[in-house]
Amino acid sequence: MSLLEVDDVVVQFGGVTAVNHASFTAEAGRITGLIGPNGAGKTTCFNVISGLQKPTEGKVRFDGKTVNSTPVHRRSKRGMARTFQRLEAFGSLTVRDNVRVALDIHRGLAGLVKPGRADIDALLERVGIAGYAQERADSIPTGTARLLELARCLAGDPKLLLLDEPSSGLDETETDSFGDLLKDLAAEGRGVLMVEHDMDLVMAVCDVIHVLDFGQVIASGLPTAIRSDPLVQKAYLGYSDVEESEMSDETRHDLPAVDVTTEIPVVAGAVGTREAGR
Ligand SMILES: Nc1ncnc2c1ncn2[C@@H]1O[C@H](COP(=O)(O)OP(=O)(O)OP(=O)(O)O)[C@@H](O)[C@H]1O
Repeated sequence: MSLLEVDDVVVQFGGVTAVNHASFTAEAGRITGLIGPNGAGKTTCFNVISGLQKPTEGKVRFDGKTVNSTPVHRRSKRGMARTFQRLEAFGSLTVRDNVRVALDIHRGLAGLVKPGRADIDALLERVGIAGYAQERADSIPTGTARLLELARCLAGDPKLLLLDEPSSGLDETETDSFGDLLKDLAAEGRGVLMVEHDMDLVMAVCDVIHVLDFGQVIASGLPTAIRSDPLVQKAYLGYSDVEESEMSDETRHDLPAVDVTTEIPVVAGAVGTREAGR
């Protein structure tokens, strides 16, 4: 049984089908990537999984139970934690106090004692932002704020982490450390489901990747298989390797401005470069 099962989910907004019979899973102890071009339906899937969006059809199962009618806070209590593309920390509080509040909330729910300094420090150190502890959350760099979001999620000791573009704003070295942290979190048995535009990171850390396009899962598999999947190349670049050689210069001109000479088109694709993600 998978930790998370998204089963034949459809989401319609009026005439727009944002998610179109999508089915995919995320396993405990694994890092799962959910990728796709802009507007493919990734955030809508996250909203359905976390309970912010009711699916028009289909089911979400988490930890063995269908959670379609489980409200957001109860999903959180059961072990689901989410970061957002838009940053959610309390701007006027320090980084330390933001983590303190998150620990308070989770421990309050569990009926346990107030967090001590050591608990807060441990979380700050874990995500690598201890040096910012006394800064106001609205004054720290975006990448650091994303790590603060992660620390706040970890305060609840979640079984499943839903991370929406977690590396945006991180430089290359920070992204590498972040990848190591994700691997450690998975090694502890947590499931990680990540929407991420940095394909280098996705390919380096994900155990499995699901690719969405126009709300449908067009491919699922290991990073190596996803890289070379013609459907995926087509979704990202507008054509696959095979078709590229057959295209006229005129047609090429209409394609996104990406480096098509590289060996791995998906990695170098329109949503794929580190620079594009920052
Ligand atoms: N509340 C809404 N009302 C109407 N249409 C919506 C709504 N939310 C999303 N959509 C549409 O649903 C589709 C999927 O959007 P979604 O934000 O889930 O895609 P995404 O893959 O997360 O995109 P991005 O990578 O740009 O964040 C898009 O066509 C979007 O315009």
